[in-house]
Amino acid sequence: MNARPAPLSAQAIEDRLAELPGWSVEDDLLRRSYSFPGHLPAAVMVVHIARIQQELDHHAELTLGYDRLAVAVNTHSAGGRITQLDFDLARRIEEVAPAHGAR
Ligand SMILES: C[C@H](O)[C@H](O)[C@H]1CNC2=NC(N)=NC(=O)C2=N1
Repeated sequence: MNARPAPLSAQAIEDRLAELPGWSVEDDLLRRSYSFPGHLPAAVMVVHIARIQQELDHHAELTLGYDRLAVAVNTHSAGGRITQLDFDLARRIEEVAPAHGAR
């Protein structure tokens, strides 16, 4: 079990966002929306993210549309604030996104 993560300061969030183009923070959620060349690539990306989430033991809300996928995450155990765990997950998602044709 992970130690309880600390919420990041506004400055720490700004610094990390600067290194994650396409990601933003709204309502205490770290978010990005991807578009895909069709539905199956988007759905396969959901499964790939699910595998990463199980590895990290950290889970985002994933909203699948026809050719879009919205990712939104914060840390429940930090009272729904953004922590380093959210940025770790975002980075891992960014690493695999190009292989799925995500933009
Ligand atoms: C027991 C398990 O480690 C916890 O419930 C994990 C699972 N995934 C999680 N995901 C997110 N986003 N926040 C959490 O606090 C969290 N906690």
